[in-house]
Amino acid sequence: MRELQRKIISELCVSSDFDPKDEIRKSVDFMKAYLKKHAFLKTLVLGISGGQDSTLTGTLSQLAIKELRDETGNSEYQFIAVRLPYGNQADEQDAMDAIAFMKADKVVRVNIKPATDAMVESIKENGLEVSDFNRGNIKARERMIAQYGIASANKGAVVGTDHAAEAVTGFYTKFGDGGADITPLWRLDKRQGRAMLELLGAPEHLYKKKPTADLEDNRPALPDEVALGVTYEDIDNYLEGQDIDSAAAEKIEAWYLKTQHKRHSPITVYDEFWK
Ligand SMILES: NC(=O)c1ccc[n+]([C@@H]2O[C@H](COP(=O)([O-])OP(=O)(O)OC[C@H]3O[C@@H](n4cnc5c(N)ncnc54)[C@H](O)[C@@H]3O)[C@@H](O)[C@H]2O)c1
Ligand SMILES: Nc1ncnc2c1ncn2[C@@H]1O[C@H](COP(=O)(O)O)[C@@H](O)[C@H]1O
Ligand SMILES: O=P(O)(O)OP(=O)(O)O
Ligand SMILES: [Mg+2]
Repeated sequence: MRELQRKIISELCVSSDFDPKDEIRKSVDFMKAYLKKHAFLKTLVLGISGGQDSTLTGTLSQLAIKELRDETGNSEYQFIAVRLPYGNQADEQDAMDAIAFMKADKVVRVNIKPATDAMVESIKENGLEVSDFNRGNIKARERMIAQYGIASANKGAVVGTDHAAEAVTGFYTKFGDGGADITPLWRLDKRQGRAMLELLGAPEHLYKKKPTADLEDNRPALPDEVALGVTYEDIDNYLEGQDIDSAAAEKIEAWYLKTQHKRHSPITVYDEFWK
């Protein structure tokens, strides 16, 4: 195994010894324990895009909340699924299928287009260019702002969907979808998440869907694998300690090194990782 590969696997706590049933239980119990320990928190809040990761994370969140309600008799516990389209979303039906599957207690909808467009215009008033890519990241941050607003109004915590196969390449917007309070998928790769959704009985079209951040207007539904230049099959194999094509391994490692700053709190004079 490559030296950096071993370090990454250890840092991201990925295991190739995987049982979907055990991992579902581990994630659900983790969220329950966290909410029990922090008695103020009664709500889990999560954006549902219609993709694999939010379908899985939402299903696990709803399971945790239902078990908490049943075990404590406290009906205040709730899961809020949040729809956050930028105007009209092409795959809206997938998002609604996901919400129906997880049987979310409550659905809140916030159109992020007015806030995103207003922010872009205010920046442009200073004579600055805002590229389509940059606007994509602003969309992701507006989604974060909406979820924190909803959490704050509901004694809530924001759930994040980050997992090892995204974390290794830093394929998320810093303080956008990367901004969350609790990340129950952290440690899992993409195929492990897919296996969990299959075991949970999710509709096949949701866990077989091509992963996309769908942030850019000019390249709608751009597959992550195209943006990254590497497949999730290769990323998963790499994270599970297998030998993969060296060009693919080098690409993964280049993304990992370039995005190190995202996996740390804001850098201080005491940090050494970047040196
Ligand atoms: N496919 C799509 O539709 C799409 C669109 C937008 C973004 N994305 C993906 O989302 C991710 C987010 O993009 P991004 O990483 O360009 O934006 P980001 O906003 O997440 O991170 C970039 C910001 O991080 C900070 N930064 C950069 N290097 C730093 C360093 N070495 N130390 C400290 N801070 C540093 C800067 O503030 C910079 O603006 C990427 O993986 C991108 O490919 C995908
Ligand atoms: N359109 C969306 N509505 C609600 N929530 C969304 C939407 N797009 C993204 N999200 C949230 O962000 C994460 C990350 O998405 P990626 O596809 O990995 O970029 C997603 O899991 C949702 O929670
Ligand atoms: O985060 P999601 O739910 O949008 O899943 P994916 O990353 O597979 O698009
Ligand atoms: Mg997506």
